[in-house]
Amino acid sequence: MTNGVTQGAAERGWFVSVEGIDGAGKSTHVSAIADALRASGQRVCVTREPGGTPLGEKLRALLLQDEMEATTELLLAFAARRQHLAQVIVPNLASGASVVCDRFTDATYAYQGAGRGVDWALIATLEQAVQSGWTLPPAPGRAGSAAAPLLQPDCTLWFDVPAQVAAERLRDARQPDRFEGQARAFFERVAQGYVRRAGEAPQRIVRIDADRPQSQVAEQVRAVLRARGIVSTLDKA
Ligand SMILES: Nc1ncnc2c1ncn2[C@@H]1O[C@H](COP(=O)(O)OP(=O)(O)O)[C@@H](O)[C@H]1O
Ligand SMILES: Cc1cn([C@H]2C[C@H](O)[C@@H](COP(=O)(O)OP(=O)(O)O)O2)c(=O)[nH]c1=O
Repeated sequence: MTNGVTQGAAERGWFVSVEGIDGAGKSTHVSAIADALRASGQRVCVTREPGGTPLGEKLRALLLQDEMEATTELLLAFAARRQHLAQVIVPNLASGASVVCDRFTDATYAYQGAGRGVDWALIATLEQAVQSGWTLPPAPGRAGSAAAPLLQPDCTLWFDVPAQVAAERLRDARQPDRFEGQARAFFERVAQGYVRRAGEAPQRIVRIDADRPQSQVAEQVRAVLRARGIVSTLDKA
């Protein structure tokens, strides 16, 4: 199936995702990432998974609250993702806006794959089906390159922190949801899932040492965005 995306710019916007175990500090930095892109002249859509659309937010509530079998969890995450791509991510990218997404498919590999034990190959099959079918203009600076068959973030900032540190951060921060209430061993598996994903996609996934004070984490993030050409080196943001 092809959903031709015709509206919009000669170049699409940047697609940046942010990943890591619960408590790694992702959400703390998402708005600063968006501000940095805006400061370099981009229109920015900030969104999240699971969620990002009215249907996706309903699926998010089910995922975070209702007990369910691991493959059901996987299918709901991908159902929300398909709707999110169709309704929000693809139209924004196609119109030239950049998208900053708090979690994307690496979270599915880490949580449902490594955390719950769902077959990695099944996740890859669903990823192929759900993240294809659109023809987008090339990413910024990549004019003339062939359209990627699989729609993926251009850059994934992986906030890497030991599970124990993340648990300490979350202890007083908020009421735990169904994932945040899992035992430490679950998050150690999830963290290993991210290590595996980073090894599988080393060009795309950039490790941020998130076991640092917030200002140092923010500086690492800015350095990656500049090095990748996602924000201008002239910006202080
Ligand atoms: N670098 C950091 N050092 C110490 N605490 C942090 C740091 N980054 C975030 N926090 C705190 O940790 C908690 C979880 O952060 P949050 O951004 O919500 O994590 P996530 O979105 O990855 O689950 C919050 O209370 C936040 O203020
Ligand atoms: C995107 C995604 C998230 N999740 C989980 C990870 C998180 O525990 C949870 C919600 O993500 P998150 O947005 O990090 O929640 P919060 O705002 O409370 O920090 O959903 C999956 O299990 N699979 C997925 O595919």
